Amino acid sequence: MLGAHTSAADRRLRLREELAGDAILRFPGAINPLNAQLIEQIGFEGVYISGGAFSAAQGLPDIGLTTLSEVTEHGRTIAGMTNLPAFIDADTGFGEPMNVARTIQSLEDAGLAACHLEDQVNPKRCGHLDGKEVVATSEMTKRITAAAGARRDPNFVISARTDARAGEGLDAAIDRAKAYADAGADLIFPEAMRDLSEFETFAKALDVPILANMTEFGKSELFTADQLADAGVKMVIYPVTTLRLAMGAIEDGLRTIMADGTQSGVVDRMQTRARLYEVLDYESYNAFDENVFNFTV
Ligand SMILES: C[C@](O)(C(=O)O)[C@H](CC(=O)O)C(=O)O
Ligand SMILES: [Mg+2]
Repeated sequence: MLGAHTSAADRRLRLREELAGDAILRFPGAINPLNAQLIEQIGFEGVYISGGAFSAAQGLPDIGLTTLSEVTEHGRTIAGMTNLPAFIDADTGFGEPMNVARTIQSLEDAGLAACHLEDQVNPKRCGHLDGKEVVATSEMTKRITAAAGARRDPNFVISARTDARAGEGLDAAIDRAKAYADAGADLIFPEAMRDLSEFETFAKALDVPILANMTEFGKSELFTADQLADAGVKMVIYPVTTLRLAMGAIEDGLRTIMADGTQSGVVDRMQTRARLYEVLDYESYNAFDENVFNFTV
């Protein structure tokens, strides 16, 4: 109850240990703290906090319009309500290398365990769209060096994302990733790989672990966690999956009310009140005050 019972430092240590282990780590996107609690209860290794899902939830496209303060506060509310490590999307780092340093400290203070920084220019766009542009390798290594030097907790994981596959090809993307790892990145996020063999080639070429982005309606096929693990991938994110599931269901429900004049036709697809209270661990709040949970649902 009342959120995480582990410290942020413990969650970061746990992520470091798991990254060094054998199993692939599965991080579904959490759109809010309740969602993170469900991800934890179902048994995943961590939660991902998507920039695309966060901007969409604000009614905005994913083009770098959200600010460091907004993203930090969003990350804080989620990271504070789960015992899992929370991995946040820091886009291009919110400015120049010095801003990137401040970004890392801000995210660390908010209890996050990891973040990724990408090598796109501003304004950035979703990594699975055409027409992306990247900054020079030297510009991105400055972002990574600044990030790595700014953290106070050495266990905070810095992931470098390269969006270069689309415009420069696989080999160039691998060269960039190597330079980013040399600059201090702990994990590499090769964006928009075309097939499994590209993940495999990437993983083999690098000494640091790699991450796979299994976003829907993008450039990558949706591989299973086992397929990715066999290709040498260490972590998989399902960044916008929960938002898309929820929005699909919300739209159907709203159209049902509009058509039928009632939501009764979709009630059996809803999370029940009892299930919600179970996820929230409502009952345990009774330990503090027995009048809090003295009813049945
Ligand atoms: C991972 C990602 O950066 C995100 O913001 O979740 C997006 C996901 C998406 O738009 O599908 C991305 O650029 O891949
Ligand atoms: Mg993003």
